[in-house]
Amino acid sequence: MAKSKTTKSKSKSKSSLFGLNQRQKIVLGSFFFFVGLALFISFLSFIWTWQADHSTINEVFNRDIPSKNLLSKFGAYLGHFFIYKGIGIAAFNFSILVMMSGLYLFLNLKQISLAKRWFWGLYLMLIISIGLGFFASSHPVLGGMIGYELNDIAADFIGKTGTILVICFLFIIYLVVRLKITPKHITNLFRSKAVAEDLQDLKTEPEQKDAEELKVETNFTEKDKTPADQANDAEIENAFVLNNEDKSFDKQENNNISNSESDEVKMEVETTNEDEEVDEKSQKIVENFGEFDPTLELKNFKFPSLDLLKDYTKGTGITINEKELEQNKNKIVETLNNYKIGIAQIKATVGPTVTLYEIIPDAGIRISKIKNLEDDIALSLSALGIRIIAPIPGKGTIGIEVPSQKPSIVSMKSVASSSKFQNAEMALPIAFGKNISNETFVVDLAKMPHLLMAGATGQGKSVGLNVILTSLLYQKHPAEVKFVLVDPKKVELTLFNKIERHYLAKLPDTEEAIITDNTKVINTLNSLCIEMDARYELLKKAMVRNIREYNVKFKARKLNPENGHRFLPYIVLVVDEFADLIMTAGKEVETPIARLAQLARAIGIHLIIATQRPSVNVITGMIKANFPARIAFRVTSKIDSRTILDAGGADQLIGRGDMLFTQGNEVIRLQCAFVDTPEVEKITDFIGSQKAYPEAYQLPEYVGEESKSPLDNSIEDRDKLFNDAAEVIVTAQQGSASLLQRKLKLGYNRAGRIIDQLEAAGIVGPFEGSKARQVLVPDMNALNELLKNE
Ligand SMILES: Nc1ncnc2c1ncn2[C@@H]1O[C@H](COP(=O)(O)OP(=O)(O)OP(=O)(O)O)[C@@H](O)[C@H]1O
Repeated sequence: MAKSKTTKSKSKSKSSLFGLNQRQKIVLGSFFFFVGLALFISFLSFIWTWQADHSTINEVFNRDIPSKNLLSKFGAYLGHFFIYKGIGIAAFNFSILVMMSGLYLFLNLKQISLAKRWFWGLYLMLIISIGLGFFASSHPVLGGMIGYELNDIAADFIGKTGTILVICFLFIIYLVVRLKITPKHITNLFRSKAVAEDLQDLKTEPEQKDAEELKVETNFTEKDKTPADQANDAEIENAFVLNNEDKSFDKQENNNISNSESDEVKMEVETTNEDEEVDEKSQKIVENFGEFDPTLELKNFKFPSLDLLKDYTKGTGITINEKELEQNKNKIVETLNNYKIGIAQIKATVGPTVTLYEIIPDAGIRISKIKNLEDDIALSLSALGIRIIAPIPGKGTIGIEVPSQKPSIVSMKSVASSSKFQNAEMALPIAFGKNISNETFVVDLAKMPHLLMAGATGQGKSVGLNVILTSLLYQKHPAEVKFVLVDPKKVELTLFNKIERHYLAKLPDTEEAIITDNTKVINTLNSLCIEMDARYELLKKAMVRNIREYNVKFKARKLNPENGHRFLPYIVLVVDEFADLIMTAGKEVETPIARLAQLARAIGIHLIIATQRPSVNVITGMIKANFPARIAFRVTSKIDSRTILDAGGADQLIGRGDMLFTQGNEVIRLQCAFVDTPEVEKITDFIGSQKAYPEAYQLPEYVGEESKSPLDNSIEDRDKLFNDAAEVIVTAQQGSASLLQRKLKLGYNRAGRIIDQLEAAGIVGPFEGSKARQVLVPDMNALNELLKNE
């Protein structure tokens, strides 16, 4: 399986033909190129020599009979086969296609566009062959035998007229679909030509006439002129002016006409041209360079192999304890009988930690009656964690889940190696664990689109978070997903520090990517909101509805990076202890989280929030409403279960990764996969040891709330480093708090305060969201002047 993963990672990074490596491609490419060239030369030579070689063509192996073809017998035979017996001179196209295939392989270009070229190349060959077979049937070399025969057959069935119609139709298909030539193109072409000619005429006409009139004028001199002449002159002059005006009017009119004509036309031409140009441009770039590959910067990145994970089941899988099954069955039947509930049928499904007994009660028994016996059945089975599902949705049976005496661990290895996970075509696939029927349960985080996770301490939350992160590490390249990790407990997620420059995102100028400080969480959440707004803006510009469409368009090189477009990785925000955050920061955290949860699904930001205390003041209505997907590990009370799932049941779980998952409607019982810290460490070590990006993914800068507080303009209260800070800002002409943090080695809050004071002093402009503030003082002289005059 490990192998399959590595091959998968390889195939992800390369679009390889039958798995050929670069060298093999060059050799094969050269081979095809020369074969194509040989064919071309043979065909060319065949045109002149075929008559001479024709009578001896069957004597290929007779060395005494020479051949006139440049490639001798071989060439003559190929020419005979492809041109005479085949498709006529259209065979040249074949040799060109073979050469081109060689070049594609040699230069390692995308094979998809090659396939397209072949398709249309063969299509064109067919049309040419049939066309020439029809119009030049007396020259067999032109249309070839195939062209001739096809025409013959066509003539028999649809007659000559029908054949012409078919040829024309096939030709039009080629023009429209392949060459994208439409009648509109042609009329536009003629019109623009006509307009150009008109303009040219207009340009040359007045020049010629002016010259003629000048000639006339020079024949008269002022002296010779009588008053009548002068009057005449004036007339002539007027006429001349008028003439000129006329002409200029004409010209204007002509221009107007041509303009209005071309306006109409141009508008159409321009829009169609522009669109097609962009399309054609992007198509050309894609043809030449292939699609944009976001993984290119880390193209040698290797996904971790599954060997890094431990196999807790040691290949044995779950063991079925027949005795236990029988005992439980008897107890269930007995207990129900005690309450006069007869059972028509009973069936057991053995899961990794829980066995599901499905019963069909006798006719006329009320379901609620069984449901009410939950505690009694639990008592009689003397087992924790009995859950009764009455009825099982979509099945018409009643389920009683009974924990096994010897639960088996579901290893991360077993779920990660399952074909369900390996072949998952999901944006953010997560292999959570196994369901009651022992099937691997894989879901797409992108579809959830946010996840709320709760469970009392020690019931498997942290393991669950690790399972989610590990799943993504096994499936997604660092270019495709970034994590923002919030870990107030400071210990749970530290291991992921090693992959900071691969997979983590952080605020600019912060040291640690994993956020352990609650005040920084607020900035990060707000920064994510800014990122969200920026991404929405990009989506709007690209005229797409979600990140998937956006990235597809970007990969197809239809979005220009010069216009701010970039490949957008998914961002997964993980908050390990949400209760702690809400307690300390309250609304400041709740508002951006709710905003992200409401809006971020389309732009690829997904939240995972875990808490030990699923009480209503932590999981507020606003949070709950925006987190349809929820996971409950074992909780201590029914109320907690209701808070998290809107249903009971989580209080009856057995712990150690036993969990309930809901995505809005059905509640599914799952055994969470188990991944231990050493395993996660191995994976992060493996990834961390590989080439990384120069830095972690940068989130947009967010300047804290304090910048919005009333400006403090008193000079005495200014920071000691106020003047130094002003100097730094004015010299760099960049009003950012992070610049001060770096240059003056200040903490975030102090730098923010100084920026406020600089704003109050009129040195920098007001807060502008993600952008740096404007610096209002142009140079040091102006600054000194300003400070002196204060
Ligand atoms: N899926 C699982 N399969 C088997 N055992 C598990 C599983 N998940 C957790 N456990 C066991 O439960 C213990 C506690 O798990 P975990 O640390 O995830 O709990 P937690 O809910 O995060 O606790 P806390 O909130 O105190 O950090 C683990 O050390 C492990 O022994």
